Amino acid sequence: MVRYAALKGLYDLEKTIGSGGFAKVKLATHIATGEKVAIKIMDKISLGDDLPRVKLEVQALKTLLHQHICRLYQVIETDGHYFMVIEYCSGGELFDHIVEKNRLSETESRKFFRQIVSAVAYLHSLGYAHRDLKPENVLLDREENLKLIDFGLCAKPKNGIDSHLQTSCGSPTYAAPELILGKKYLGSEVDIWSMGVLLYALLCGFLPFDDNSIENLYRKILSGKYAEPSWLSTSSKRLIRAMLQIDPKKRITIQELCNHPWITAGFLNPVSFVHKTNFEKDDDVLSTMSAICGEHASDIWRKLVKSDRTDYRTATYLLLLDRKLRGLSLRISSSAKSHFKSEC
Ligand SMILES: Cn1cc(Br)cc1C(=O)Nc1[nH]nc2c1CN(C(=O)N[C@H](CN1CCCC1)c1ccccc1)C21CC1
Repeated sequence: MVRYAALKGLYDLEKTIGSGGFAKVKLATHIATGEKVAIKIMDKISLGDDLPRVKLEVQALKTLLHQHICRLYQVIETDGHYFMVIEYCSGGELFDHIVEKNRLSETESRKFFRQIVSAVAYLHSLGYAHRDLKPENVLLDREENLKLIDFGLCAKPKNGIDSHLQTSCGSPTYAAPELILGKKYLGSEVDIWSMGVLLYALLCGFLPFDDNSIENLYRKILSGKYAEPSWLSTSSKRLIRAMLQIDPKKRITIQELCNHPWITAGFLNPVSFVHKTNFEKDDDVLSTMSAICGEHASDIWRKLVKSDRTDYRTATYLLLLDRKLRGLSLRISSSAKSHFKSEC
């Protein structure tokens, strides 16, 4: 097991749960609380000119607080590496869940899709676009709730979500026609298209546009033609058509999506989200921490709010908050004392 000095005493690294181009993700234990976390380890040298993407992802994840977006707890930077300590989802990828079940029922698809729509509506309301929505970037937690990950490509255009983007990015299979044509596009509109592909994958168990050759794939996407299997209900066919509109101006908007009949069927209300960008003050968690840190809860809270929210103290607060929200006891090991001392 490779030892990283920067994690010593803070996190115990366990197995690797994912490895991509310039990063790998390892399961770890947050020592102070015993909670499982996922640590995304990026080697600065192999990152090369992709370094700005890390800053962009960190900035986005620090801002985004939503129950269906994977939470960032702590960021540790050393000369050679970035460590992003992120919420651990023990249910694996949505992609594997669909493959395992062949395809999902309309009811199960609707439960999952409402969670994705809520996360994306929240994202767009804060001026962000994900731009790489696909089943591999949607994870399941232990309660089978969805969590959005991989914000390395997300964009927050300086003059708001309604200003055009140009960089082509994301995976072509889920990419909107305007994006693969290299046209100027709106992040919000390409996210709607990708969610249409995602919904199709949930309901059908395969992709609307797929081909081994890239130019055939592009041709299929640009044609906007895809199979509508017999098991699709009229309402789901209507919704998918509204999302997979070639002309972005004809595509359903995120607001219309939240209220669409297919989305609200069987539910009392449209999809909504809480516009949260600051975590709430919790006195039980603060008093648990002050017992160890020997500081007043009010001082700990003041430092938490004032800090850049990516230190061990923040990680401990958020992980204790998660434990409380799950109805578990608030425990913290005295070994944390020394690490708080350094930050106190
Ligand atoms: C697959 N799996 C199975 C189990 Br059980 C748990 C998991 C799992 O990945 N859990 C998990 N929890 N939290 C995370 C993960 C994975 N993970 C990820 O961020 N995983 C992504 C996966 N991307 C999908 C397409 C390209 C890469 C990743 C990014 C860079 C390098 C490796 C992996 C986080 C940190 C946010």
